[in-house]
This record gives sequence, structure tokens and C-alpha cells, in this order.
Amino acid sequence: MSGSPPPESSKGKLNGVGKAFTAHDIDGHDLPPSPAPSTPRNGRKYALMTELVYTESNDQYNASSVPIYQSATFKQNSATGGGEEYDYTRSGNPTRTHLERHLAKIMNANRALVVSSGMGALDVITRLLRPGDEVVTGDDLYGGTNRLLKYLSTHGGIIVHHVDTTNPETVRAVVNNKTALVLLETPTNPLIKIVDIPSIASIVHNVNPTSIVSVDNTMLSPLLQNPLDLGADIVYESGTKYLSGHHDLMAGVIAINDAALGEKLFFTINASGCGLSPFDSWLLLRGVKTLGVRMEKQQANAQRIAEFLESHGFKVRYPGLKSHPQYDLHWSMARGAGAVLSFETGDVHVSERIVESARLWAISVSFGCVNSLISMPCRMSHASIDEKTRRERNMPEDIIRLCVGIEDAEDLVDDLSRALVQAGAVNITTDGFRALGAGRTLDEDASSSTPSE
Ligand SMILES: Cc1ncc(COP(=O)(O)O)c(C=O)c1O
Ligand SMILES: N[C@@H](CCSC[C@H](N)C(=O)O)C(=O)O
Repeated sequence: MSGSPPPESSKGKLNGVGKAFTAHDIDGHDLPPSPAPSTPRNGRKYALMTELVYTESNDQYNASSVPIYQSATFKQNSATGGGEEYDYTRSGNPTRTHLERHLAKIMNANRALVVSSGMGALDVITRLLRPGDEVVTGDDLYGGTNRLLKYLSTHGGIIVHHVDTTNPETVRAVVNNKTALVLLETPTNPLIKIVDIPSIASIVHNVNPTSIVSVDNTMLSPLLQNPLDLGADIVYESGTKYLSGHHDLMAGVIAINDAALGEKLFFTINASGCGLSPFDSWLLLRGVKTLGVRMEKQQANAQRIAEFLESHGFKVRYPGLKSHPQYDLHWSMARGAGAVLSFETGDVHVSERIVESARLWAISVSFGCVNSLISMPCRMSHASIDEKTRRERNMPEDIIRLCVGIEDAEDLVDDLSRALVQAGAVNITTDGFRALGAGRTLDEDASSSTPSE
């Protein structure tokens, strides 16, 4: 574009975005600030796989990749606060706005907000609470969520009820006019229990219309489930996981339909300064574009692994398996089973040896990455839940969580088979091998469990 001024016909298009821009550049171009940070709808709604990659930015140079506005401040046209869209990156940044508008489309929401981590997102949401408010949540929850809620109950005057959210009636039993927030995960991390979002949202809103139903959708991502369409008021996700997909950033995303609620959440983000940085916004936008292909491959691999383990006698928790006690409920809400599964061996030491014998499967917390991971939640991601509470909530200490990546499925099966044999987790016979602790089913487990508060 250097050299000659833009043709007359393109001037209107270039100037149709952004603020009045009077100065000409060194080559005489009358250009708008670059770029208008939106991914506007052009009147059509495409399939989700298309929306993931389709963005428009009206960048003055038609950059295919939205620029990173690595700037803390933005110059203003007057001393009286000229009404420019941006003044300071804590309050707003074009790269972040571009990402937020893109995510809102993908999450079927009116507004999306991005912050520095998934826990940051939950922190912003819980700042809607006042001392004396009550929160109803599950008895199987990500450890960090449990930790933040515990802190609020010991330091913030919030009453937290942990109930078995797989049964909507247990939620009905505790919801009351002080219930300000109902916090759900489905599938839960790490027990892969399914929670009936529409039934719970309807119960909660009937009992207390001001109560906010918030769903942590990290395990499935917007590709597979849209809690706002199922009756939730807020959906949030750790962008560290599937949305970004490469374990190269931390991020949290909050999406809402209600404008007033969006303003309250934005107030906290601006006031506390947890908005996602320009560079991480750019990285997350890049990651989101490949969410569809990554998740399709990860799910296919997860299904293969789940069937492999089950066929060898392990008790596997995965909503892609018909043996999952809430298989129908899951598929009534979701478009896929995700790529996180867990299984038990019956012996914590055997589980430790399996995890340590795996080579392709990295011993790591987190999930949603293109690489496959193996972990022991009670020792790792959920270690912040004390042992007594874990026992009360029927969290098996031997549980192994597999977060399946995009590698070749047979390489993953081979590596896991070798780890199972090396760890002494299986009986080897002339027909193959079978789990030593084989026998118990998920249904038997579910009937022997007791919910905790
Ligand atoms: C279900 C779930 N929600 C929220 C979080 C928090 O996300 P982040 O690590 O990005 O803070 C995690 C994991 O960390 C998680 O597993
Ligand atoms: N040490 C961290 C553990 C993070 S766990 C990350 C992820 N949600 C998972 O489930 O693996 C902490 O204390 O938060």
C-alpha cells in the first residue's frame, strides 16, 4: 500500500470504521486508526466450525491476523475526555475487544469478557456476592473452585452448600431466597458426573428469580455445549484448556446474555485489573480458530482409549461410553463427550506406577492441550481439597485422569498398555490382559455414594 494514495472508491470503506482521523500519514493517506476491533456479523450466521475461523477486522492493511495492540495507553484527542473507545488497556484494548466479540459469537452470547485465568473468571463472578449470600454447588468440583469457595465461606461471610448436583432435587432442597449463586460443572472434574442444567436452572429460577445460575463449561468448550442455551445466566471457562489448546497461555472467559449483568462483571474486571493481556488475547484468538479440528481428533482418541480400558475390565468414567449412568442426560445437553476421562485401578500404588510408567502421556495437571496428559487428581489438581473432604465426597484416591490429545490413537493405546503391564495393573493371560481390580460398575458405585455438604 505504500507509494500512491488509496483510490477514491476505497476511502469510504477505510474511513467507515473507528474515530474521526484527520491527520494524513507521511504518504498522504487518510487512514482510520487500525483496526476497528470487531468481528461484525455480516448478516449471516455460519456453522460453528466456520464461525471459529471467520473474523473481520477492517484493518487498514487488511491484516489476516488481528494486530497485537501492545500498548498500555491510548492518546486522546482532547483534554476533556474526547469519548475515544480506548484510553487504558486495563479498561479496554482493541486486541482484547476483538477476541471478546469473536468469543461472544462462538458462545452464542450477547457479550463475552476475557480475563487472566479461569480462576480469575470465577473470582470476577463471585464478586457479585455479598456477605450473607448463599452459594449452592456440587460435591465434585475442580479443586481450585472448591478452594476459592472455601475461602469465601471462611473470609467473606458467604454460605456454601456442596450437594450432589447430579440430582436436581438435592438442589431444590437447599435453594432459598438467600441463594445468590448456583455454580455447576458438567461433566464434573474429575469424576465425570453429569449435571442437568435445564432442570436445575428452572428449579432455581422458580424458587428465586434473582439467583444466578453459572456453569463452568471448561470440560466441553462451546464447541460441544452452550449452557446459556440450556438456561444458565453465566457461562465461564478456563481458556487455558480447549479454547487455546496448546498450554501456552492462561485465560478465563465469561459469557452472558444479560446486558446489566455484563456491565457488573466488566466493572470488576476494570476495577481489579484482571483483563487478559493483548498478547495472550492474540494467542487465545489464534487457538480458538483450531478448536474444532483439535476437539474432533481429541474426542475420537478419547473414545478409543475409553473403549480400550473398559474392554480390559477397568471402571471407566466417560460420557462417550454407554455404560456411563448419565449417558442420555449428557447427550440431551451436549454435542460430544469431550476428551477427559478417568478410570480406577482399585489400588493407589498401582495407579501411581501406571502414571509413572507412561511415556507418551505426560504427568501434568490441566487438560485440553494437543498433547495427552495423565494425572492423579487427588495428588495433583485436587490436592487442595483435604483428604477428609475427599473421602466424604467419595473421591477415589486411586483415580487416574486421562486428558487425551491429538497423537496417533494406537500409539496412545500402546503406551498405556505398556504402562498397565509394567505397573502390574493387569493379569496377563493367553487371551491378552484384564484389570486386576475388575468387577465394579459405575452404577454400583453411584448407589453406594452419599452426598456431602
Ligand atoms: C473445570 C475447571 N474450571 C476452572 C479451572 C481454572 O482455570 P485456570 O487454571 O485457567 O485458572 C480449571 C483448571 O484450572 C478447571 O479444571
Ligand atoms: N497447583 C494448581 C493445580 C492446577 S490444576 C489445573 C486444572 N484445572 C486441572 O484440573 O488439572 C493449583 O493449586 O491450582
